[in-house]
Amino acid sequence: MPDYTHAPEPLGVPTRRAALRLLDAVLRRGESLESALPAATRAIHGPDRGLAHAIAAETLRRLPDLDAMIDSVTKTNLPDDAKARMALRIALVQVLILGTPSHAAISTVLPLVDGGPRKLVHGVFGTLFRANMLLPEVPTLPAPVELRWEAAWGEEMVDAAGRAIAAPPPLDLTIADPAETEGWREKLGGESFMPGHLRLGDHDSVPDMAGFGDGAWWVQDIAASLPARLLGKAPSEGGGHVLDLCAAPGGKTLQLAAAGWTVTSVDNSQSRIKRLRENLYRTHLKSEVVNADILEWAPTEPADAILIDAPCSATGIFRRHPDVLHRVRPSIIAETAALQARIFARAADWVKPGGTLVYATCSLEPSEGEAQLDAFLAARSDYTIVPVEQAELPAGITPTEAGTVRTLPGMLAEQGGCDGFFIARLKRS
Ligand SMILES: C[S@@+](CC[C@H](N)C(=O)[O-])C[C@H]1O[C@@H](n2cnc3c(N)ncnc32)[C@H](O)[C@@H]1O
Repeated sequence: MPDYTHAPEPLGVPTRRAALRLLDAVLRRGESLESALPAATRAIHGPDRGLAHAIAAETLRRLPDLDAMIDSVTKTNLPDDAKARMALRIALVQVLILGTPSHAAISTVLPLVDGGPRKLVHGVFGTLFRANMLLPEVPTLPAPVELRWEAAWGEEMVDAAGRAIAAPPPLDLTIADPAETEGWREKLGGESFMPGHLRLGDHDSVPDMAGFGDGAWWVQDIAASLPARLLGKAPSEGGGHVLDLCAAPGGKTLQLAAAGWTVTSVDNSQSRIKRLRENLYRTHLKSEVVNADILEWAPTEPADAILIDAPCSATGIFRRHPDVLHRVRPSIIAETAALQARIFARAADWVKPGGTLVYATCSLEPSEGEAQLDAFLAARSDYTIVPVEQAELPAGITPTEAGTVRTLPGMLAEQGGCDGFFIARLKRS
């Protein structure tokens, strides 16, 4: 391989700098990839933004294996946050996953270690390239995640999670009118697991797809669509008022409104509320939107039903947001679990007697799901579980013995998997 250590700066370096900034934001500052994106990619445009994001996301999917590869040929391990290690991760992931030619991958990362060990980076990359090193077929999870999930769910789940992180997941759509599912399947292709659901493999950019502009469907993982499905259609007599708590950007609000409920959607994030309003506008669906903190706000009267899609560590959506595997630490899980308990307890007083409460989190941590429910039921004798029936779920996802839903990475694996969710449906006496 030619020596690129003294070559002039090639095109494409700003994109790799942006990828480095994204990785720094996630790994050093604990930011999410999504929130770091605007600042990190300010200097680049169009497809380069997409490439910077892809480089960072793929690096995060494969981080433990990339590091093992680097460590296998260095005499002493490079520090975790050394620029040299970051540059090597970025170069290697491009060659091994994104199909970038090796000369482009190495020449565009060397300027990232300016004033640092360029020769070392070049040497390590060259050694690995000549050895024809490959990444394992099943990616390795970061050790703390592997330990945590193995303790909670066992080895099989860890293996399935590794397989699930190898590539971004397929695209799931929720169809506003479930009766039109077959019609949309004929137009868009794909596979439907239940009325109102469509899963697509290869697809055009979402806004360019038929039906998006008219609001005939929205993007939502099959597991994420289950909490609102468990409330069913609004009762025909007198409609039915549902509070969608923690509602933005509105996937579940749209489902509830489409099912005939009178919806009040509450969320404390202004930017996410803006997206919720855009989604309502596009789909021609209605909800009363409230931008407020649920820990301070209260409804004027109790509701027939409440859906709490509680803020959580979001480890269940690691396939689309691989950053959670690296930045979600036990202290963050404990913090979000404490917030969930407060929201759960407060909202429980807002359900009419005989009304229904659905509690959900997109987390693979029992402390944000099963343990949260146990503590709630121990404190609230006025609530009991309304067991979920198999007929309410797609084949491949079965209710737990307790009558709740726990989706795990191994479920629907042959068809492209699903997000990790915990869902409980309760009735107030
Ligand atoms: C899991 S997300 C909701 C996703 C949404 N239900 C959907 O289907 O599109 C959790 C939401 O909780 C909101 N949130 C967090 N703490 C809150 C609080 N104290 N009061 C109101 N909303 C809160 C966040 O802004 C975030 O939008």
